[in-house]
Amino acid sequence: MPPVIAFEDVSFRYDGTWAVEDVSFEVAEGAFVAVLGPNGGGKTTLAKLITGLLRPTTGRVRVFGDDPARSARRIGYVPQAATISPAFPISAGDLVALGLVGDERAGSWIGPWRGRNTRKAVLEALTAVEMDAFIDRPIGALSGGQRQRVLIARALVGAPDVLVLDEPTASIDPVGKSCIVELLDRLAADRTVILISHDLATAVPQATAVTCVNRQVVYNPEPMLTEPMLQLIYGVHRANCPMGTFIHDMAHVLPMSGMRTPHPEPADA
Ligand SMILES: Nc1ncnc2c1ncn2[C@@H]1O[C@H](COP(=O)(O)OP(=O)(O)OP(=O)(O)O)[C@@H](O)[C@H]1O
Repeated sequence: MPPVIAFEDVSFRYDGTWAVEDVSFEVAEGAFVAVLGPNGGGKTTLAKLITGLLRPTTGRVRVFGDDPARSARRIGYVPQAATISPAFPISAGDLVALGLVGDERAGSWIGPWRGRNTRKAVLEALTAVEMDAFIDRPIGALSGGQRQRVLIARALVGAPDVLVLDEPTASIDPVGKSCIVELLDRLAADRTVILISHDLATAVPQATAVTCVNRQVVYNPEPMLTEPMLQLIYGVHRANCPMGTFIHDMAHVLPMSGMRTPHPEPADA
């Protein structure tokens, strides 16, 4: 079966800064990929290359065998800290409907979005994240965790085959996090998921593959952190270990090596 995502010798540079260099890997259909790495390592850049928001400086990215921009409708994206201002006067349903802009499956989007097709799609997406009761609620009247679910619904509304989430549990409390973990578990049943997370506990339970990003990329189609991965992201030497074991030992390994542990994002404004 051809890969869903393929990076071939990809490098990307912002002005003078190389964010990722010489990256090659392939993601199989149905994989749940945990993307780990330090701040500034290039994870968001990788996500934007997959979604076609950035184009490689050199090399080639293929999604479903095609240019990512041409596969855009098949990719749902939850951007990092998608902190849409709570003061912005828009309802949860309107925000989800924005995920259908330009999508002919919604029928004419211009004009009242409550056209039958659009409303049905919006309701389905909100139901998938258990937020259908909030369809008319202004986003300013939702909690941070609820808003995050609505943003996931916006990514889901076009029925994507690939879902790319950049730190979806940042600034969410432990109960909210476990709800999102459960939600991702359900969503992963019939699509490929790419989950960027500093929070190993969030990334672990469902991952079938792991990729570590720190300008270079080490990809493992098994949910196992290998020595080259640990070296790349933390600069520590460890034998290969399952991700769960790594988390268990993390508290001991990182202080001993003088490394920083991943830290939470700042609280939601
Ligand atoms: N728009 C930009 N212009 C210039 N440099 C950028 C831009 N966006 C990111 N960078 C730089 O590219 C590198 C990779 O950034 P990226 O956001 O991809 O990392 P990240 O792993 O997602 O980081 P974090 O975990 O902090 O979100 C960093 O050095 C960053 O400063």
